[in-house]
Amino acid sequence: MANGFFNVPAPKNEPVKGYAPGSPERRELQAMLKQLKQEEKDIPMYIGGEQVRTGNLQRISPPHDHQHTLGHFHLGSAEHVQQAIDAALAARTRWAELPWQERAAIFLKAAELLAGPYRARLNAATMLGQSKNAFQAEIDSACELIDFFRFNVHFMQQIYQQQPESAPGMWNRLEHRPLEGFLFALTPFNFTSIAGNLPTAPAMMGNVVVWKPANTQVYSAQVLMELFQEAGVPDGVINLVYVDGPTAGEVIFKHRDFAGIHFTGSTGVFNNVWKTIGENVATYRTYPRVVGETGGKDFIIAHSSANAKEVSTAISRGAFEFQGQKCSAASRVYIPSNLWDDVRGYLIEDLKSMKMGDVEDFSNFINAVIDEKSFDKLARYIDAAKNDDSVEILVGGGHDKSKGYFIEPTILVAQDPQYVTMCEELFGPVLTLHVYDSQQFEKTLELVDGTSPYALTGAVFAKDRYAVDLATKKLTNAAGNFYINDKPTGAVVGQQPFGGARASGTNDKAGSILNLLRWVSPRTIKETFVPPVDYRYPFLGVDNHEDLNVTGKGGF
Ligand SMILES: NC(=O)c1ccc[n+]([C@@H]2O[C@H](COP(=O)([O-])OP(=O)(O)OC[C@H]3O[C@@H](n4cnc5c(N)ncnc54)[C@H](O)[C@@H]3O)[C@@H](O)[C@H]2O)c1
Ligand SMILES: N[C@@H](CCC=O)C(=O)O
Repeated sequence: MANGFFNVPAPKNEPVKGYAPGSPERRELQAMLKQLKQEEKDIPMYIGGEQVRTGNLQRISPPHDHQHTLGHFHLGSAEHVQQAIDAALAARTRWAELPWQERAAIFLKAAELLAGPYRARLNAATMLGQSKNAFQAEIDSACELIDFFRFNVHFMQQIYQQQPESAPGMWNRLEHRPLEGFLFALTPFNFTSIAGNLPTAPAMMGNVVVWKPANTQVYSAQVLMELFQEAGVPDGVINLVYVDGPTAGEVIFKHRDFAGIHFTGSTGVFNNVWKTIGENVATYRTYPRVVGETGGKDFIIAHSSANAKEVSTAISRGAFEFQGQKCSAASRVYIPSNLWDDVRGYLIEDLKSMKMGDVEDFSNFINAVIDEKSFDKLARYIDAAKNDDSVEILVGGGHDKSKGYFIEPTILVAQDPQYVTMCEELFGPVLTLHVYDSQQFEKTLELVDGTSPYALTGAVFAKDRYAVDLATKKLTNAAGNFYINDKPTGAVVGQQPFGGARASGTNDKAGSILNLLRWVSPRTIKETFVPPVDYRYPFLGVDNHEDLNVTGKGGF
């Protein structure tokens, strides 16, 4: 029996630990890195709570040291996707009927486990498996995911609390049902927190999920799965499979009970997913919810009144943290001619001081890019720029994959503001910069708005408030997350709800109430206490209203 209106604890953002030399968190993380490097993990899929091994082993190695083996995962097939759907559907009724406060408790517990005993493990797995430095792992896999759990539980309560008005004689209620079927969480390599949030946000709202991570994130995905299990997510509610994308899509998007997808990844993949869902729409029991946060070509534009040092620091951090592999990373920059000499000098100084290498050396700011495919793509763009007279390589340009997939942080200066790397998402530590005539700020804003199909993040730097206002208006649709005098990365759950429009996605703002609303299907319940017993309106000519016996107030 659970009679009461419960309030979940007020959410607060998890403080970011510093990992200073000699600090306890640094010692714990270093010990964990050492331990994980000595182990060779055997990583199963998780279907209906069972560990599933196929023997089709795929090697996992750190991107910064590709000869080292961290472990192997068991690759599945279409049959495992089908089993995962079956397990999800078998778990559905019991999970959907569990009182919401029990679901909330599970994810609040997950937050506490991650803030405590799981923190070093998940951070270390993210550092080794995805080549993130300690600070980047901390803000992603620990803090952001803890925030997702705590804030989403709070938003869940707000959703359930929203109730309609009731006129006299009746009671109107809104019930937020889970979707009818199963959800598919298709997650990217670059943020462990996103991999954790995409299956748990719908699960929290009472849905059951089949989760397929990127192969390059499986190492930390397994730690997430263990965390979910320890927090009390029941068997079958979240099922983790490792299959290639098209194999998963072939089974999932043809299934009658497919009720929605929670996707983050590239625009190309999402476009395909959307098209396939459209082709199969008549198959489904209910119109599926399609939520996808996708690519970006994020900008920084400085006005002639901006502070050159603030601009260059935002570029150094906004473009190169985690090797530029954030969907939010600045990758095209517009500098006014009057600031160029200063910005240029500061950028060269910053980039030359960035140390690159292994994640175990905490003084390295830059680590490796995720895999050989990404390395080769980035190297191709850099080499093409080297051979193009209209482009100057201001700094960087080196690449080496002998030990790990290392690309030097690189700045290209393009005369042509439509040069290919000003328009396409490269997803690596390569920034392209264009110097514009400082008198042409407004015209350059139009260029910023029209150059790329994406609209994820962007920043303006200016001291002049008229310039800030003009940029904010002119760039209304150019970014879902717009920053004034700040870098365009590092959105915090509960503070800057995250997501973009145009080719950057459906803008359902991860870590906000808007996202959770996508995972429920409301049912309105109207109850009339004393129903009417005569169909006639008063004006139908009956003289004595008493005769009508119009006591019911059931409305129209
Ligand atoms: N907007 C955001 O919030 C956000 C956040 C993080 C990353 N991203 C974007 O994600 C991309 C980087 O991540 P990624 O390289 O893992 O993305 P990706 O699109 O290559 O992969 C995403 C997921 O889709 C799967 N997949 C790939 N091809 C598929 C197919 N044909 N059918 C079905 N599934 C398929 C992958 O295995 C992976 O699980 C970048 O474009 C980045 O901008 C966006
Ligand atoms: N939310 C993160 C980016 C996630 C995409 O990769 C940020 O704001 O930097």
